[in-house]
Amino acid sequence: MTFNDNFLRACRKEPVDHVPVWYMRQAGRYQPEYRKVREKYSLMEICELPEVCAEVTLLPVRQLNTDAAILFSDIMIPVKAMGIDVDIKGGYGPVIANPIKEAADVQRLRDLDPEADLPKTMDTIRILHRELNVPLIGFAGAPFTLASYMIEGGPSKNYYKTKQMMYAAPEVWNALMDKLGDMIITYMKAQVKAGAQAVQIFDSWIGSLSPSDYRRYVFPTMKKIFEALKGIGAPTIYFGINTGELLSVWKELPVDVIGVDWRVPLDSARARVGSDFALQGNLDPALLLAPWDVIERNAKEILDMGMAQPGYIFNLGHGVFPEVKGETLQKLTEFVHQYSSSKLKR
Ligand SMILES: Cc1c2[nH]c(c1CCC(=O)O)Cc1[nH]c(c(CCC(=O)O)c1C)Cc1[nH]c(c(CCC(=O)O)c1C)Cc1[nH]c(c(C)c1CCC(=O)O)C2
Repeated sequence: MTFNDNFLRACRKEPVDHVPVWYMRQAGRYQPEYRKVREKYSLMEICELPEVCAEVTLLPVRQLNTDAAILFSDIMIPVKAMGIDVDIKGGYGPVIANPIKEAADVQRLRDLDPEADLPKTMDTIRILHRELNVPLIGFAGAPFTLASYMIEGGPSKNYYKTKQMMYAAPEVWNALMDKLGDMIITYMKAQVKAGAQAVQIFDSWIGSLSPSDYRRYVFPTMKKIFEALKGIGAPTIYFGINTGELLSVWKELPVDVIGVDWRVPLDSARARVGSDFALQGNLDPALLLAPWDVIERNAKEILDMGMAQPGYIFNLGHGVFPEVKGETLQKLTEFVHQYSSSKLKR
């Protein structure tokens, strides 16, 4: 089978045959096959079994005909390897037994050696590189989002403890950002070396910061990360939720693709970041539970805006819910492919 590189071409703002599409959380509980695997293994156990992990990664690509695969893993897996005691509770999120409180906790964090610490993840990537006829997206959590779990001890509404460290102990915060930044650079380079062809940095909870706090406490680390990843030969994607006001700062980052949530129309996002970046997004995941005509109307509107310039990847504004039907995603993928290819031919 020929290799479908539409996703990589869109990341580089090159011409495409159709708008490429993939879905955040395309592998997950909405799939009966995934639930079946989960009856036998926990999420962490799946990540330790390369054959099973590769199969779970491949399943949505085959079922939905997406233009990219995303490695099945979790943002907390490398954090565990750094010495943080993490468990991941489905439907809730990561739970940490030994949250970070002070400088000594940060100093204790180990540097990540991906091949030695996460050999099963690397093996999974090597299997997928052989099996896939679409690009594999590797990923990591971004420093702020990872730090929020490591400091709060689990999911949070207000990030009080995280911000407390930022404001009251900036030297501890900066040391944590440095450690996480270095981990992410090392991990992304290793994933690309093993066969990942693009990398996405998930900063899901970054929208809780004001632009000025983002600039002061997070931006330097993000800049360092994307500068270090510039030459690795794989496009980089930066995604977060509630980032409308942060886009004016993000536009200074040397990243290739900006992931947009559903609150910011793609034409506004373009106006805010300029035309240097490819864009990815941004159907409200809640729409996947709406009647088909409503989904189609919204998808069309998004496609018309996205396709106004080269460099556009269709996705959701956040991950697929467990309540969504696989057939809906299948139909949506087909619609995006057909609508965009007919528009491109004209
Ligand atoms: C914040 C975050 C986490 N993990 C991740 C993020 C960033 C993206 C986002 O904002 O969604 C990233 C992630 N987590 C998972 C993937 C790979 C799967 C894929 O995208 O197809 C990816 C890319 C598996 C997972 N990670 C998790 C599941 C679901 C639960 C399970 O199978 O037990 C999956 C498939 C658990 C998890 N892990 C996390 C949470 C908050 C949860 C609970 C939410 C839920 O249950 O839906 C932390």
